[in-house]
Amino acid sequence: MKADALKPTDPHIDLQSYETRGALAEALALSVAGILAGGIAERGTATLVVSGGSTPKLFFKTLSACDIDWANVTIMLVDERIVSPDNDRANAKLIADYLLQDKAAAAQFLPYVTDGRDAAECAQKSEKQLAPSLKHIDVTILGMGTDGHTASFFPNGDHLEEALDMQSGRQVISMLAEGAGEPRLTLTMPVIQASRFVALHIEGQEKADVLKTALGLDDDLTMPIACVVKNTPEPVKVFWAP
Ligand SMILES: O=C1O[C@H](COP(=O)(O)O)[C@@H](O)[C@H](O)[C@H]1O
Repeated sequence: MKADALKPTDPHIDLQSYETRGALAEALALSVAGILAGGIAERGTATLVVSGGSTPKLFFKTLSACDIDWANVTIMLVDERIVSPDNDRANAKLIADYLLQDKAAAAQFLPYVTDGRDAAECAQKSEKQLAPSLKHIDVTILGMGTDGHTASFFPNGDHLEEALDMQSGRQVISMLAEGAGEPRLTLTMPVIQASRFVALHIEGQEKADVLKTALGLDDDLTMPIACVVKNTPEPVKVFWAP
């Protein structure tokens, strides 16, 4: 299946397809920088929420070179592993190494709290720390794993239903799941849905196929990316390259 076959199958996505990962990184960085600059012009500050994993590295490097007023940008993560911030598997380390560089070194990064007694306490403390900045999110960039997870909405996760519940009143929740490795912390669905701009960044034919499969399933909890994409008010812009 070609990634373009995603387009006619689902009204919930707006496919932005690029020939190379470099071209995708340039286009995504340009869009994000433009929205952040617009937010700063409107309100004096802007908020960017990004995903971890390996996919965003080139996008982060490209975005970090964009000439916007980074001193007025707050950056947060969609999700995090409960490990120390300097652990190689910490998404916070990825942000430090790839995004808080170059011009973007002036941005403020708000991490999750990962040193609580247990996952529940980390979630509560993180919610308290992040809440004021979650009130207005200009941009959220989601990623997706080949199991169909996005954020830390993992198939069979212990708090999956609560994380997806639009009425839960929660902004940050902990997640334990077989496929997740370490316990995780994640923003919840209502927070993601409240973002002014939500995009999904995926690369490679395998992920295009996973997304198509997820959107075709009857039960959205099997591959939680489907739940997020189908419940976002506007079609989600899917940035894809082979
Ligand atoms: O575990 C995670 O994985 C996904 C996708 O990661 P990738 O390495 O396949 O790009 C990511 O979106 C999520 O934030 C991260 O915690």
